[in-house]
Amino acid sequence: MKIAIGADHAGYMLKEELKHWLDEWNIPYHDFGTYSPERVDYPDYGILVARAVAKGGFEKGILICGTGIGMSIVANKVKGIRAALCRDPYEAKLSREHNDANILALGGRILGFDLAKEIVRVWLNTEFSGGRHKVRIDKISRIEEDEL
Ligand SMILES: O=C(CO)[C@H](O)[C@H](O)[C@H](O)COP(=O)(O)O
Repeated sequence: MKIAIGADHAGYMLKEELKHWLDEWNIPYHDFGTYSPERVDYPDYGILVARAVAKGGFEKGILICGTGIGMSIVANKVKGIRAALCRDPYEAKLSREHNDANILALGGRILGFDLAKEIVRVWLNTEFSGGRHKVRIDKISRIEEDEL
Protein backbone atom coordinates (compact mmCIF):
# COMPACT_ATOMS: atom_id res chain seq x y z
CA MET A 1 0.00 0.00 0.00
CA LYS A 2 1.46 3.37 -1.05
CA ILE A 3 -0.14 6.56 0.21
CA ALA A 4 -0.31 9.95 -1.50
CA ILE A 5 -0.30 12.82 0.97
CA GLY A 6 -0.75 16.56 0.63
CA ALA A 7 -1.64 19.67 2.58
CA ASP A 8 -1.91 23.43 2.41
CA HIS A 9 -0.23 25.79 4.87
CA ALA A 10 -2.89 25.11 7.53
CA GLY A 11 -2.29 21.37 7.24
CA TYR A 12 1.48 21.51 6.86
CA MET A 13 2.39 20.77 10.50
CA LEU A 14 0.01 17.83 10.76
CA LYS A 15 1.33 16.49 7.43
CA GLU A 16 4.86 16.54 8.81
CA GLU A 17 3.67 14.57 11.87
CA LEU A 18 1.77 12.18 9.61
CA LYS A 19 5.02 11.34 7.79
CA HIS A 20 6.59 10.24 11.10
CA TRP A 21 3.62 7.95 11.79
CA LEU A 22 3.75 6.42 8.30
CA ASP A 23 7.49 5.82 8.77
CA GLU A 24 6.78 4.19 12.16
CA TRP A 25 4.18 1.89 10.52
CA ASN A 26 6.45 1.14 7.53
CA ILE A 27 3.89 2.50 5.10
CA PRO A 28 5.43 4.07 1.97
CA TYR A 29 4.15 7.47 0.84
CA HIS A 30 4.76 10.30 -1.57
CA ASP A 31 4.46 13.87 -0.32
CA PHE A 32 2.86 16.12 -2.95
CA GLY A 33 3.45 19.26 -0.84
CA THR A 34 3.15 21.91 0.33
CA TYR A 35 6.70 21.86 1.67
CA SER A 36 6.62 24.87 4.00
CA PRO A 37 4.12 26.73 6.20
CA GLU A 38 3.97 29.60 3.67
CA ARG A 39 0.38 30.47 2.65
CA VAL A 40 -0.83 28.55 -0.43
CA ASP A 41 -4.16 27.56 -2.03
CA TYR A 42 -5.50 24.15 -0.99
CA PRO A 43 -6.97 23.24 -4.44
CA ASP A 44 -3.44 23.20 -5.93
CA TYR A 45 -2.41 20.37 -3.60
CA GLY A 46 -5.74 18.58 -3.25
CA ILE A 47 -5.96 18.06 -6.99
CA LEU A 48 -2.46 16.55 -7.20
CA VAL A 49 -3.26 13.90 -4.61
CA ALA A 50 -6.78 13.20 -5.88
CA ARG A 51 -5.60 12.71 -9.48
CA ALA A 52 -2.70 10.51 -8.35
CA VAL A 53 -5.10 8.23 -6.47
CA ALA A 54 -7.69 8.24 -9.27
CA LYS A 55 -5.03 7.23 -11.82
CA GLY A 56 -4.22 4.18 -9.68
CA GLY A 57 -0.64 4.98 -8.73
CA PHE A 58 -1.62 5.11 -5.07
CA GLU A 59 -4.13 2.99 -3.22
CA LYS A 60 -5.18 5.79 -0.89
CA GLY A 61 -4.57 9.47 -0.18
CA ILE A 62 -4.58 11.74 2.85
CA LEU A 63 -5.27 15.47 2.47
CA ILE A 64 -5.03 18.11 5.17
CA CYS A 65 -6.14 21.74 5.22
CA GLY A 66 -7.36 23.95 8.06
CA THR A 67 -10.74 22.28 8.43
CA GLY A 68 -10.44 19.44 5.93
CA ILE A 69 -13.54 20.81 4.20
CA GLY A 70 -11.81 22.50 1.26
CA MET A 71 -9.63 19.47 0.56
CA SER A 72 -12.62 17.12 0.63
CA ILE A 73 -14.57 19.37 -1.77
CA VAL A 74 -11.64 19.47 -4.20
CA ALA A 75 -10.89 15.75 -4.04
CA ASN A 76 -14.53 14.79 -4.59
CA LYS A 77 -14.52 16.67 -7.92
CA VAL A 78 -12.26 13.96 -9.34
CA LYS A 79 -13.96 10.93 -10.88
CA GLY A 80 -13.36 7.78 -8.84
CA ILE A 81 -12.51 9.65 -5.65
CA ARG A 82 -14.50 9.15 -2.49
CA ALA A 83 -13.00 11.58 -0.01
CA ALA A 84 -14.20 11.46 3.59
CA LEU A 85 -13.69 14.26 6.11
CA CYS A 86 -13.26 12.48 9.44
CA ARG A 87 -13.04 14.02 12.90
CA ASP A 88 -13.05 10.87 14.99
CA PRO A 89 -12.02 7.21 14.65
CA TYR A 90 -15.63 6.02 14.33
CA GLU A 91 -16.18 8.15 11.23
CA ALA A 92 -12.85 6.91 9.90
CA LYS A 93 -13.93 3.29 10.42
CA LEU A 94 -17.32 3.75 8.76
CA SER A 95 -15.87 5.78 5.88
CA ARG A 96 -13.87 2.70 4.97
CA GLU A 97 -16.42 -0.03 5.82
CA HIS A 98 -19.46 1.66 4.22
CA ASN A 99 -18.10 4.23 1.75
CA ASP A 100 -14.84 2.64 0.63
CA ALA A 101 -13.30 6.09 1.02
CA ASN A 102 -10.04 6.31 -0.90
CA ILE A 103 -9.05 9.72 0.44
CA LEU A 104 -9.07 10.80 4.07
CA ALA A 105 -9.45 14.55 4.66
CA LEU A 106 -8.32 15.99 7.98
CA GLY A 107 -8.53 19.40 9.63
CA GLY A 108 -5.11 20.53 10.75
CA ARG A 109 -6.64 23.38 12.75
CA ILE A 110 -9.29 21.12 14.28
CA LEU A 111 -7.53 17.95 15.43
CA GLY A 112 -4.84 17.39 18.01
CA PHE A 113 -1.98 15.14 16.91
CA ASP A 114 -2.99 12.18 19.11
CA LEU A 115 -6.55 12.13 17.80
CA ALA A 116 -5.38 12.60 14.21
CA LYS A 117 -2.96 9.69 14.59
CA GLU A 118 -5.72 7.39 15.81
CA ILE A 119 -8.03 8.48 12.98
CA VAL A 120 -5.31 7.72 10.42
CA ARG A 121 -4.43 4.39 12.06
CA VAL A 122 -8.05 3.22 12.03
CA TRP A 123 -8.68 4.50 8.49
CA LEU A 124 -5.63 2.72 7.06
CA ASN A 125 -6.45 -0.54 8.84
CA THR A 126 -10.15 -0.86 8.04
CA GLU A 127 -11.36 -2.78 5.00
CA PHE A 128 -14.42 -2.06 2.85
CA SER A 129 -17.33 -4.30 3.89
CA GLY A 130 -18.76 -4.75 0.37
CA GLY A 131 -22.22 -6.36 0.17
CA ARG A 132 -25.06 -3.81 0.33
CA HIS A 133 -22.46 -1.04 0.49
CA LYS A 134 -20.98 -2.14 -2.87
CA VAL A 135 -24.39 -1.64 -4.46
CA ARG A 136 -24.36 1.96 -3.23
CA ILE A 137 -20.78 2.62 -4.34
CA ASP A 138 -21.73 1.29 -7.79
CA LYS A 139 -24.56 3.85 -7.86
CA ILE A 140 -22.06 6.63 -7.12
CA SER A 141 -19.99 5.42 -10.08
CA ARG A 142 -23.10 5.47 -12.29
CA ILE A 143 -23.83 9.05 -11.19
CA GLU A 144 -20.29 9.97 -12.28
CA GLU A 145 -21.09 8.49 -15.70
CA ASP A 146 -24.45 10.33 -15.90
CA GLU A 147 -26.15 6.93 -15.99
CA LEU A 148 -28.21 7.56 -12.86
O1 LIG B 1 -9.41 24.97 5.75
C1 LIG B 1 -9.13 25.37 4.66
C2 LIG B 1 -10.05 25.20 3.52
O2 LIG B 1 -11.17 24.43 3.88
C3 LIG B 1 -7.85 26.04 4.36
O3 LIG B 1 -6.84 25.27 4.92
C4 LIG B 1 -7.66 27.39 4.93
O4 LIG B 1 -7.33 27.23 6.28
C5 LIG B 1 -8.79 28.33 4.94
O5 LIG B 1 -9.27 28.53 3.66
C6 LIG B 1 -8.33 29.66 5.59
O6 LIG B 1 -7.31 30.23 4.84
P1 LIG B 1 -6.23 31.20 5.44
O7 LIG B 1 -5.56 31.79 4.23
O8 LIG B 1 -5.29 30.40 6.28
O9 LIG B 1 -6.97 32.21 6.25
